[in-house]
Amino acid sequence: MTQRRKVVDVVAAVIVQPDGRFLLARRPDGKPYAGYWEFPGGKVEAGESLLHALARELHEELGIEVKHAYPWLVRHFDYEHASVKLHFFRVVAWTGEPHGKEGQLLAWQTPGSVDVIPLLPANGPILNALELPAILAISNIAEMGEEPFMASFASALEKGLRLIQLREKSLSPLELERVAQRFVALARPYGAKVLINADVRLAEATGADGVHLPSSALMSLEARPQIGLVGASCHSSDELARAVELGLDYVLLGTVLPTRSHPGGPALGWDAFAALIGDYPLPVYALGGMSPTHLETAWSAGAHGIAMLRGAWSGRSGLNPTKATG
Ligand SMILES: Nc1nc2c([nH]c(=O)n2[C@H]2C[C@H](O)[C@@H](COP(=O)(O)OP(=O)(O)OP(=O)(O)O)O2)c(=O)[nH]1
Repeated sequence: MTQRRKVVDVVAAVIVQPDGRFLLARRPDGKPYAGYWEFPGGKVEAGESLLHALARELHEELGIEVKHAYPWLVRHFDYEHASVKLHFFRVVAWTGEPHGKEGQLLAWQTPGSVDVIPLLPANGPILNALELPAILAISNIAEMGEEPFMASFASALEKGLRLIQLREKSLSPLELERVAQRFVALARPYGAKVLINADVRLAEATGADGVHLPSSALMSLEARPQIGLVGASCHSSDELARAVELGLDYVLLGTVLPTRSHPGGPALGWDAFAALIGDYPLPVYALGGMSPTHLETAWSAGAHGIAMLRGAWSGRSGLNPTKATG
């Protein structure tokens, strides 16, 4: 019989600058995986809260004081030396200039082009998650009409939108293909990613960046579709668990707040939303009744960001370019 190993709680800080760059540190000699690059942090001590451990580790290792941190992803990993539960936080405000107080090298890195190696094996998915923008916009040609929508889309790209899902249920397959090609052509010069709702073939045919699975597809698929980015819509812990089993890149979770299309419909509210994703390893976008003003609340609840349908195109608060980046 194999013996269950004790799980060690670890806090890890993704210290992010307003431009999206984040800090990695090189593990000092004498530790397991010495020389590997990691997010600053360390083991939680007995009786210590996660936030306290985070503040203590960053003070000890980097000489900074944490001012504002959001809970983010939680990931289990089995090393030969330990079984760890990694609690990642995004640290967005601090005082002091980070410096390697234990002699460790530090390096600011750009999402998508990390230039230090090797990285701790548990951290691959975390680096992928950091490439995802905080705002995911969902198309709304159905209500706005194609040309007004495309004008709003172009303006949102100018303001920093970098992730859009094409979801237009009333278009014919031919129209959908034409519109998907327009999306890809418009998004490409900005390096923005286009996700196609449900249809892997259409995503491949148009050179889109990936697919977004409705929850029915999520629950019936045997394996992750073989295409760049894959996410899914979730409404329950079972669906959230299935997204992890399939190795997806992100999920949408809702409905968080009542929406215009379902004003009296059941909504999770922020507390239930936060409880559902409390120990969750994938980036989660809050969905349902979102506008850019909800981003901060979503982050506080542990979300990676927000997904918006009408809120993305209303032009009221606009998309903030720095906040639109993860
Ligand atoms: N700090 C940190 N640890 C990580 C990351 N990814 C990852 O798998 N780990 C693992 C490596 C270690 O097994 C564990 C952290 O333990 P540690 O030995 O660095 O903790 P510590 O600083 O408290 O060290 P010590 O008290 O044992 O000297 O978590 C990461 O990004 N940052």
